[in-house]
Amino acid sequence: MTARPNAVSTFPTFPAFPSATILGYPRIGPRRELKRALESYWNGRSSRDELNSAGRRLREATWRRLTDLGLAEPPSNTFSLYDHVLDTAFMLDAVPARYRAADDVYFAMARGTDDVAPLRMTKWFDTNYHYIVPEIGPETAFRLADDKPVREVAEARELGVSTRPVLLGPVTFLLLSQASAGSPAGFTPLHRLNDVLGVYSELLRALAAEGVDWVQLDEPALVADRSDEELVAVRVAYERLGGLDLTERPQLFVSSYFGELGAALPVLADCPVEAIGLDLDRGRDVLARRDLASLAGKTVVAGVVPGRNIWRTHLNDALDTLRYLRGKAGDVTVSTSCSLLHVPHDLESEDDLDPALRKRLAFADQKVGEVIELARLFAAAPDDAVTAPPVRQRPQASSPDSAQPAERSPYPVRAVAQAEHLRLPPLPVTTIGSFPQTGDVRAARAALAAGEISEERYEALVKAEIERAVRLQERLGLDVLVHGEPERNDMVQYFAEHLDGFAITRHGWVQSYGSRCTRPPILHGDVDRPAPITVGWARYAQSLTGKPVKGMLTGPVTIVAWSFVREDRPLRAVFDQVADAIRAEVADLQDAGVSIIQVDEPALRELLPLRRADQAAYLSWAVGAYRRATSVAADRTQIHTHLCYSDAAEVLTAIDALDADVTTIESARSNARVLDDPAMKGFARGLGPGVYDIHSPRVPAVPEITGLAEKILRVLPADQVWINPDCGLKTRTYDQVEAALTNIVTATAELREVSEVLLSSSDNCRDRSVG
Ligand code: MET
Ligand SMILES: [Zn+2]
Repeated sequence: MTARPNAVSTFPTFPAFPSATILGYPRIGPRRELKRALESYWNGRSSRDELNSAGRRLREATWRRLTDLGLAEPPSNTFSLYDHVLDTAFMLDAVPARYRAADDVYFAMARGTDDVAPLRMTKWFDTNYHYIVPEIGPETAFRLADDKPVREVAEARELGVSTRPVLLGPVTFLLLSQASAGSPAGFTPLHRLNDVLGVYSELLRALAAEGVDWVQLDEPALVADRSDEELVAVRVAYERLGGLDLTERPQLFVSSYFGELGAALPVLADCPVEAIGLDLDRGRDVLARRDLASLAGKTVVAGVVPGRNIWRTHLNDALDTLRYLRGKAGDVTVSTSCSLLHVPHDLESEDDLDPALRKRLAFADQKVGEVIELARLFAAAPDDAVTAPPVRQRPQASSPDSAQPAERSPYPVRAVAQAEHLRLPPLPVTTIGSFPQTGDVRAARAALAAGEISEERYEALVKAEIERAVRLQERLGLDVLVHGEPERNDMVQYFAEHLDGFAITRHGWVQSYGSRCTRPPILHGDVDRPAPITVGWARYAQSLTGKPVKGMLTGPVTIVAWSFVREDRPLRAVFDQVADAIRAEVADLQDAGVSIIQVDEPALRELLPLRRADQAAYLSWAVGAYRRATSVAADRTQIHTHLCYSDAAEVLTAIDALDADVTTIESARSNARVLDDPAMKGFARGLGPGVYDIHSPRVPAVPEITGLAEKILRVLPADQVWINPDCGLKTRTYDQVEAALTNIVTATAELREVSEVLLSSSDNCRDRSVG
């Protein structure tokens, strides 16, 4: 190991790190300009050149805005046309062969073409941002195929702005990649570290030649549990990159975020990198570490302004943290805890928010103001040292836990009550909730908001949509119907709009993936349900048919996960408040005669802590909230839940603990891979693994559906199996939906015939087990 003296102290002529910075900035544009530009290019309404110009304008606007706000040396290369992990793969030429012939290779990887499916997409750590998963194999020929980071530096310089380019760190890049199909057993992308480091070295040289002082290497993967082998990779990477002569490379700032560095801290501290970034919001435990002093030779970029929420920073707490760190590190500068990618652009555009709430908020631009203000305050009182790790004012200890309501009867008892009450055929066919959202409904909603149509007119239009969906399901012969959710703009926002304690923003968009953005509601106060929300629509839908229509609610965990949540109460207490509001809705639906109620939890896994040690506690609160919301259901009321976006197998124990009578999960999209997990066999309640991938316009043919269903029937007893799509049908057209559901019903009829024997025998089993 070639321990190298710290560059900053040895070569004091190298420029110091700016006293205030941010790790990244939203890229979608204050009015979602990037979304419009992308969609126009994808629809063939504009050229790639026009798209590139739109990107350039957005970058220019960002650098000008940040400079105007007073931020010196803002970051560059935080912009992306789709995703920064994809950019990195593209830059390294990690392009699987099947995409090389595409007209636009970059977007072929992101979105697929007529001939090839896109690369897989998955969640970026515990955020609601999704990245494209690179495929790396022994055959991947890495080279510096694109110099986007260098170009952006030059582009900013032309505007008179010098920037700090941000790169995805090589270790995190490889840890987030998957082995390409056909890689030998035991191969992992990390085995290619040395080759990747060769390209990073070349890139660092190019950046140095461009006059870059500092480069930021993002390594968020280091805050999750890491094996010894992975920690060795960290050491190898930063020994090698840091080992380049300082005339050949910029100074290195390795930023960690979304948690605490754990075992990676001493490794990084020992490497010849000049600055290390700490997340002092979620990774605050680092302050209590004895080995904090190992950072003495480095610049610590202190992430004291939280980048994941929209609350104003408590400046005194942050200052105490900075002052405490000063005694431990070579130099301390002020930063956000992570990129501001996860918050909306600017609070100034929100005219409608209650002024009292507004005062508590800070969006990206306000957070930039906070880092600058903190740097000023910090510089103004340099000798005011804090000697003990400061304790942040934490949420009040929760008011004594409100009692957990009584549980439902055991599942076997409920199953019998429900079978008698519902009298469903074997392999019941259902859907997940939403039907195609037509342009008409969206237009009507906009018109209602603008005061152009009356409430009555809007209600009539929504009812017509409900009737259309119900009639179609009846005609096609589905067994459990849905009302189609035409009244909902979004499954979380709709509830937030009808509950007390939430505020909705006008422009608070946050990128979810590519051109997709969400506008998370702000959960700022005590949550309460002033009046029933869904009961009127449910009653109307049920009045149209003799078949059961499912009541459709969003679960407490998903509502919390997809909102910005108050931090002045413990998360657990917030979960319970939301759960109580949903519980009231479940009770009212049941009283209105609804016999099946679905409480969706697609985001169950979203907030799962990155470190295993913290996961059990979270899951127990999440599960507790779900059960609190649903346990008001009588035995004969069938509770469904639905999950998507993540391998259900990963959280199977938690799903099981939700104790829903029926769980529908995404499965067709991954060719029912979820069923390969041995744990699936032990699943003891109703399960509907999707047989129709709703993410694509493709209509699955009958044999394809029977094939998937047969796979399901090999894993689970037939009397537990439901037949349904992967997720809601909102983004599909009525033509596609009609064709797909027709095939699903036909396939199910075939299966019912062949599995008759199976069914009668498993019925017997169940009867026996209930006694
Ligand atoms: C992201 S899960 C969506 C569930 C919802 N009930 C729907 O069908 O749209
Ligand atoms: Zn779903």
